[in-house]
Amino acid sequence: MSELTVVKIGGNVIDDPDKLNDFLDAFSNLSGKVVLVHGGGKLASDLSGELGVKTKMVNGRRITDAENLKLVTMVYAGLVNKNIVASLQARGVNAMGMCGADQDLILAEKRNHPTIDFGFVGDITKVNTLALCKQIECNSTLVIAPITHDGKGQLLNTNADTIATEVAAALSRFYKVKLVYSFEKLGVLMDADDDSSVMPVLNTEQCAQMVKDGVINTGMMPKTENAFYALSKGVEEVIIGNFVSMESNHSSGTQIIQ
Ligand SMILES: Nc1ncnc2c1ncn2[C@@H]1O[C@H](COP(=O)(O)OP(=O)(O)O)[C@@H](O)[C@H]1O
Ligand SMILES: CC(=O)N[C@@H](CCC(=O)OP(=O)(O)O)C(=O)O
Repeated sequence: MSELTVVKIGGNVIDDPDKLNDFLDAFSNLSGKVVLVHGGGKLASDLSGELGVKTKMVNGRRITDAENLKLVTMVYAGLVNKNIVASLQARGVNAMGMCGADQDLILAEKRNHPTIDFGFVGDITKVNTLALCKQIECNSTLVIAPITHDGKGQLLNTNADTIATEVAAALSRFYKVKLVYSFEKLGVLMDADDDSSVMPVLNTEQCAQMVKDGVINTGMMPKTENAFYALSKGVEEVIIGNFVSMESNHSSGTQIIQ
């Protein structure tokens, strides 16, 4: 099996031009097959504020009414995705930007929660592995935005960590996949106030205890959940860390183990 790296970048990096440039420099130097999944939640929230569109997050997920759906589609599948693609082209990387509706890449169903109406939030039901592999084997660097569809014409908003997880899991049938959730810190911290307290490895028991103690909270909760799920689905290696520091050998991030 050949090796493939899936990298996910989130809103805090996307929203900072210097951090994004550093990330894209490091990403474009990667050799071998690569897929990039991006979020953009921070930019969407900032724009919502400017436009007077109300935003509410529950369990790390955006309550996505019709107005929010229009906005996140424009931000994720438009502005952010196309900017990243253009920036990669400028670095000599033949990038191809897609969302889940393109080539029926990622099917999802509208979340049906017993007590919370999440609106147009999509839970992934199927990843079109064949379409992904075709693009990868044509040497395109896929850049995937966190917008999915239900196959009946409805676009849906899906968490970008979840997209990266499901894409990495699906590709694990055909490649030895390394999945990196890249964010602004160097890894999972033992002490939120001490950026140097990076855990070299994290297992399920440690994670459960840290969640119980409140040391792992907010955005790190869905990220660690996704990371363990990815391992259970056959992803070879899962890292939560800072991709730029990892590539410049300053850090190895937090390796997720069972
Ligand atoms: N133990 C922890 N270690 C590191 N970060 C943590 C921890 N607990 C909570 N966090 C928070 O999780 C955030 C990362 O999640 P999120 O904001 O969703 O990132 P992104 O949008 O980049 O995916 C960090 O910015 C940090 O504030
Ligand atoms: C359903 C849901 O919550 N979708 C996310 C998708 C973007 C995302 O995940 O962005 P980050 O990776 O930058 O957080 C949202 O709208 O915030």
